[in-house]
Amino acid sequence: MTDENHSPLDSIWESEDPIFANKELLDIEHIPNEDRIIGREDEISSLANSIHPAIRGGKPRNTLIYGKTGTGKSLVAKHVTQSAEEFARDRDTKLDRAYIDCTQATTETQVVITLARSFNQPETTDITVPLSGLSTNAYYDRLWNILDSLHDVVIIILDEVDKLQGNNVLMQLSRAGEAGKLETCKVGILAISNKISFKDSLDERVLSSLQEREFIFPPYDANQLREIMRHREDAFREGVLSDDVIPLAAAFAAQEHGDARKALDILRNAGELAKEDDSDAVREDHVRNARQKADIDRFSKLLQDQPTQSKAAVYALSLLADASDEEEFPTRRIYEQYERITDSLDIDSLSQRRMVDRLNELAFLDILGVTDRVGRGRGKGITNLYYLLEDPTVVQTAIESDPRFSPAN
Ligand SMILES: Nc1ncnc2c1ncn2[C@@H]1O[C@H](COP(=O)(O)OP(=O)(O)OP(=O)(O)O)[C@@H](O)[C@H]1O
Repeated sequence: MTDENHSPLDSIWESEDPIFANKELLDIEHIPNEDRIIGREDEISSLANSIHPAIRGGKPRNTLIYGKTGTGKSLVAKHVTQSAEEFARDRDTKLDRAYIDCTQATTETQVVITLARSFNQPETTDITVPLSGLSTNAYYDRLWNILDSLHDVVIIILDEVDKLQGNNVLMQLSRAGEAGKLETCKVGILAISNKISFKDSLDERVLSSLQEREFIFPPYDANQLREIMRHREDAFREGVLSDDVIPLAAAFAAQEHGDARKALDILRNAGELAKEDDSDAVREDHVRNARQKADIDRFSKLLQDQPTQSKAAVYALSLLADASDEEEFPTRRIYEQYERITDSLDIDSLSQRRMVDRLNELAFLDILGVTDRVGRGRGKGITNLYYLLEDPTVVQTAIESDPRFSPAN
């Protein structure tokens, strides 16, 4: 072979990743197999018992699952339903399942379309489900027809169910059998939420149909977080993880509230930082920097679709939090700071009322926190107090990545 056959890129193509051997094991979407799921034996068997009748075509019990972020709710729900589907297949039960992320499909129609398309096999049913153009009722009719013609039983996972607009879709799905919409197919719902207060927003009839079983997933402790990470250690090349990396990442994630997603994010980011440094090992300082990077990434993602006005309101709150020992601030003080920001950015200011609407939307999306309304002295009416859920530096770095807010402006 002559030199002409060599490209300068060859050395890049030939090189191997010095840090990761199987990086996908640390991807958030990755569903680990059973031996990598740690500390959720009780939750797995409780949920399995709850949907057990489905294996023989009976109606699974509708189940509500609560717990803070990263406590394995989605993972356990996906794992148990996948296992049920496989077991049922061997017993000739036509069991199918669908997973809906209610932050993506928030309206009743979007949910029904997604379900109908997910359960349909158009070549068998001859039913089409267009992405738009039909009334919500027409979509429901197609969904019921699809279910009765193809499946004995279906399990629907509604993740982040508190983000759904209105109760109607929950009502329809949880009572489809009783209401005579379905002739043969049985439907079970697994509704997942981070908010226990979600129940307060439900119509009593919907709540009683949905809540046939209810589980709360507790946070992980540092030992469990360590084990979860140890069971993904093979994401890295042998010997590149220094001994203190996993314990430190576990300690950071345990400080939050025992969030496994946070732990795995920190571990993945620490590996990426080590790679960027051309380091041959992942060390403690990579973990420390990764922690902040993971917080900023998460927060930037939450903010990415927010309008500038809403970002200005969060920014105002972060400047207040940075400059004082207090944590919670009334709307009046946030508004004063907000006006200073909109002035300096040369953008229109919303009225205080409209800004408060934005703050409340942000609180609903868990971008910031709001305390219950409190009386502020006699005759002063009541006001909300808002607080950050993240460190002010994290909030500011995330917002300043939007060029409009960068300090140079
Ligand atoms: N017990 C566990 N064993 C192994 N990995 C876990 C465990 N619990 C969670 N994880 C991992 O942590 C990440 C977050 O888990 P999951 O999405 O199930 O959390 P969640 O409780 O549904 O959080 P959210 O409410 O934010 O959706 C996933 O990558 C998952 O694989």
